[in-house]
Amino acid sequence: MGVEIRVEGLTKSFGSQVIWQDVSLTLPAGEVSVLLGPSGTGKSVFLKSLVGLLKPERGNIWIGDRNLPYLPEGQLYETRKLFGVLFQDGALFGSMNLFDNIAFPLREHTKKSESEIKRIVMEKMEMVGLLGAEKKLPGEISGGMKKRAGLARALVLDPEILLVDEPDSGLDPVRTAYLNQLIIDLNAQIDATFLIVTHDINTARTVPDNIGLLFRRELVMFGPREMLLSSEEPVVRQFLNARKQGPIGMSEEKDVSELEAEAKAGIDPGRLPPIPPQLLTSDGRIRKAQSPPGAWLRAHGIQPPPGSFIDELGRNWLEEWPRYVAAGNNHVGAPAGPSQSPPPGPQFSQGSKGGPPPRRH
Ligand SMILES: Nc1ncnc2c1ncn2[C@@H]1O[C@H](COP(=O)(O)OP(=O)(O)OP(=O)(O)O)[C@@H](O)[C@H]1O
Repeated sequence: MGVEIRVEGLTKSFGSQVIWQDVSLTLPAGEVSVLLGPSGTGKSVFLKSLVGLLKPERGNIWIGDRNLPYLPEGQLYETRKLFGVLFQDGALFGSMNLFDNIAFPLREHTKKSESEIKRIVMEKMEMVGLLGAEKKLPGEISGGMKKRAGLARALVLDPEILLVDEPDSGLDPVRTAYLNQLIIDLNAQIDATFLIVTHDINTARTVPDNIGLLFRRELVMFGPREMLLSSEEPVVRQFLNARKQGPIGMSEEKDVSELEAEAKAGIDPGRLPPIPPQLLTSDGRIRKAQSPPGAWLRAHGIQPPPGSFIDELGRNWLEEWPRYVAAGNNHVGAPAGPSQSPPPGPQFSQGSKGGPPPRRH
């Protein structure tokens, strides 16, 4: 069941260029988190820092009792084995066929026999729907297949943490939707802690348990998906609404005069669209890590910002969810029977407009 990653006060610069500073967040064990942000805000740098490929100037990255930036080389090498990483282009070796590409980490980092390697590689290729493509070279397959091959390779060492850098890059919306579904299915299957870096809003709105947003060298907000999707914070609303109006400009951020002009003209980023249901696994399995909206905040004693969790119909998911569960409806879409009648107030049903995502209690 994955591991929790606790990031505290992390700061990264290249020379005099501060990429981000004082970033603190906790990636809950076994859950899927998405890190969003305009281009160039340092999402990939964050991902590389998490896995120890880049060294932050300040701060901690706790994985259990190991603080990654301060580990001696040998322990860092061992700790990295907890991670699987899918890089943007799949990072496949062009001269190796898919089987050898996927087998590479096993041959490099383990002493497993070739027959054992074959069993594992075929199992992972089946998980990502690539059986039959073992002999193909990366240059002979589509972008979507490259991503899936990269994913299979990221899985061969059975990672506790899976980092995915821009799964949507170079893919059309249909292929992106398939890949998102595959990521959800894998999360339900292997229970690892997932972090996806992307600027695809649709991915952020439908896939994760948690969302974070990087902007102006800071982590503006990190928390349960519903909290960000109902946030009143201008930069969050602008980004998730894909609007021109708001603090984010052509070159990442607008200057004060532009913002003042917008404020004078009464331009507002507008209300966010309804919160869509979260993706279920394709065979209807429950995502094991899922908890009620807000449970993680409560467990960590964090007060959500005012307005969070209230959808566009005025329903507050934090207040209604416990009553809904108490009435016996422990999963969305199953309200039934007089003793299990849904509570007064908001009615949640899977797929209903603005309803909460399907979650397990
Ligand atoms: N190794 C490096 N040396 C110096 N600068 C770097 C290095 N890696 C990244 N940067 C700089 O860090 C900044 C953030 O880059 P990064 O690729 O993390 O952004 P991003 O948010 O992932 O962008 P995008 O969404 O466009 O992929 C950029 O200005 C980039 O030029």
